[in-house]
Amino acid sequence: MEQPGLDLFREQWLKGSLVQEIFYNEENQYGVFLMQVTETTEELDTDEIVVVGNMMRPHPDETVIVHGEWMEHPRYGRQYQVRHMKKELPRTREAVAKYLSSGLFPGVGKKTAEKIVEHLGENALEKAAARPEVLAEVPGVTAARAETIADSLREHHALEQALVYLYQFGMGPAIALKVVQTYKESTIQVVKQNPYRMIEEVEGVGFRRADEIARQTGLALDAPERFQAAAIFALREASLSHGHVFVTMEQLNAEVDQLLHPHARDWFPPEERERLLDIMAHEERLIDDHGKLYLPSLFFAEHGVAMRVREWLERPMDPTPAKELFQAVGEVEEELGVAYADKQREAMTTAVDSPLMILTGGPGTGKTTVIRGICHLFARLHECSLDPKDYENSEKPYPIRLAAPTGRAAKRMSEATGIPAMTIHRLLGWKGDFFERDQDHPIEGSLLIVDEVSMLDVWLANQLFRAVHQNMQVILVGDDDQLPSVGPGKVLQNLLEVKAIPRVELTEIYRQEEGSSIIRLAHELKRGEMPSDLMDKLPDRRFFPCKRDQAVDVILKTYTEAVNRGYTLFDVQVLAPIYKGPAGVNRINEAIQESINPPGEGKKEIAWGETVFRGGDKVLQLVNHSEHPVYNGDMGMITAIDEKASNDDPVLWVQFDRQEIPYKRSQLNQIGLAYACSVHKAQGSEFAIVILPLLTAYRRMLQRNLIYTGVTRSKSYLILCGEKEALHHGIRQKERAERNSQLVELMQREW
Ligand SMILES: Nc1ncnc2c1ncn2[C@@H]1O[C@H](COP(=O)(O)OP(=O)(O)OP(=O)(O)O)[C@@H](O)[C@H]1O
Repeated sequence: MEQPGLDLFREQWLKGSLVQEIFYNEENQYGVFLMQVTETTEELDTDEIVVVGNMMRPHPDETVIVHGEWMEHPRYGRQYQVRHMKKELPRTREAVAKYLSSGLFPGVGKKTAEKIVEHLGENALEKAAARPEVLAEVPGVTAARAETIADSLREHHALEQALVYLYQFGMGPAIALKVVQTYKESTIQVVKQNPYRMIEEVEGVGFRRADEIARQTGLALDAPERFQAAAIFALREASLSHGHVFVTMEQLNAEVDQLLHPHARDWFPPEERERLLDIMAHEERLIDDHGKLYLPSLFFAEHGVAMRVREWLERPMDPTPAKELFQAVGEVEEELGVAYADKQREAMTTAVDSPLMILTGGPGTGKTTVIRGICHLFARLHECSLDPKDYENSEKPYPIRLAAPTGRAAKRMSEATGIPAMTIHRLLGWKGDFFERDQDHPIEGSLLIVDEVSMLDVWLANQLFRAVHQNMQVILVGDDDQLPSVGPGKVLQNLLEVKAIPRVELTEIYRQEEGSSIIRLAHELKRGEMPSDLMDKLPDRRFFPCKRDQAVDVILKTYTEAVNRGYTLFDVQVLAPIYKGPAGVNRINEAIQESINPPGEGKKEIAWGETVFRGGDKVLQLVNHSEHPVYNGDMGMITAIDEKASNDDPVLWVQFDRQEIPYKRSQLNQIGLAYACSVHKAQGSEFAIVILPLLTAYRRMLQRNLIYTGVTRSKSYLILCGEKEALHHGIRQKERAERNSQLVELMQREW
């Protein structure tokens, strides 16, 4: 049998057309199709085969050649896993006409297509691509139309070629498609000239992959682009993986040396490095602030935050007369039925008289109680109502804005204070790729209170602070002993280092009065002390010793017991420090799902990568949704699945607190199972019962602030399981890796 045009790897192939689309995800180009096979290297007993894999969506009239291998799917049986796909231009007159009128070419209908073939013969496509003017000779085809058809043909051809080009570097189809989507017809040219561009422009391409391609395209090992790419990659890694806002020249050089190993110093001696970094600074790809190297967005964010803070510190404010303040606090105490402690009262009175104040304290010290007090004191002093109804048909905005980084924290804030609260993203009018609120369209209101500020990275802090208008007062609330922000910077910690910023730290624990040993444990762990009653059976806390291999069973047993006792799936949360491995988040999720929500007759499910989502599953939103007010960290339950829905329609619905949100197939990567999640994802949330495995297998991740954050997520009951040594090891890991930032100096710098 004649080999089709492409046989890159002398592998098996099938040729034919993909006659029916069973499933296709636009986002990652993963598809399942029914293929009508016309030729193949294989022995087949049927000519209809199911093919799956990442591929450009073909048209049913196109002939394709797929390369790959057979696999046995546990549920769907024998399928062909596509490694590469190549489209082939049709060759017979009939096929060419059909192809031309298939809808791929704007404005070409059946009649025109037939006329083109009649005129140019079965090689019409090749002829037209090479010389569009021949098309214009066909009656009824204008010169402009001829040009469009030729352009489309060339484009299809170019994309095809580009994919084949990328495959030869061993690039997988999913990434190759992303590259082609980014550079379109210029793919080959871009990749040949400077493969390193992909690092900055295509998500998922790192330095090593780009460098590998550069080697194969023959780019010199000492090419300037190579050093510059390594430098940018090192900068991005430093901020995204290590939380640095800038890197020093020394750090950059060390990172770059590693990336360019083994002869980095010979290829790029110091003066050449300096010259190349200068060029990059000139091109604004980085900012060199006296040897501190920044990604531009981080430089501007850090300066933005510092500038705002300085402005707030310089804003004059007349203090409320002491007598009036004293009286108002007394009235608030009476109104809310709380006798505030001296420190709490100090926090309230400082807050109403400062343009900026920070309120810190561990769990149960009364931060939320004080926030509520501040709102009522503020309303009393400014004679404004806190009833949202009074603002419904009024020009006047609601005076106090409460916000937190996650939906759950915002909800908790609103429940505890009785005042509307929302996520920072919602407050700032997040539109998926930009914020509506900025210095020209600031947040309305007179007082802004932000909770869980330890989660704010320097980018979001800047977005938030710049949207605060001149007369708005700002109160930042947080617990500095918790995990730092996922993104770069250590904003809360830095703000606390600036002594000029008014702050009140609450240290006295109130919830303990209610008999909570969890809070006591949290405070002990915070001081690095091993609790003496760790193994005791306490009314709100247990420790079940177990080894790694037993951990999932112990967790599962505890989880099901809690559910059997009437706790909802949302009351119980497993928190683990890592995703992978035999006791990681993923494995725990699978085990709990299998036990709590197994497959059943009439229960619908849909597979997404390695995860199966089933009706009734508890899921977690992993990123901020671009269309709906659902945010990173929000949890909901799958209410419906329509596995037959087309790509443009929702396949799955999740009920969150306030609303039910539909997800298309391409959006399924935004959610994950949530019976277990990472401690980082649970920041800003609280649960009645937390199950926290502590194993020496997690050693690398176990740190005092991670354990502290995990423990403080539990409101009523804490179940620790695992190895005592793991806890002992973890709480001694205190020093969080340093994060470079100049925020403190910038905030303190004189005008
Ligand atoms: N002055 C007070 N007198 C009596 N009880 C208080 C006082 N302050 C706080 N509490 C009580 O202590 C408990 C914890 O307070 P609150 O929830 O405000 O603390 P928190 O710092 O926000 O804690 P967490 O971050 O754990 O939610 C609540 O039950 C609250 O009613």
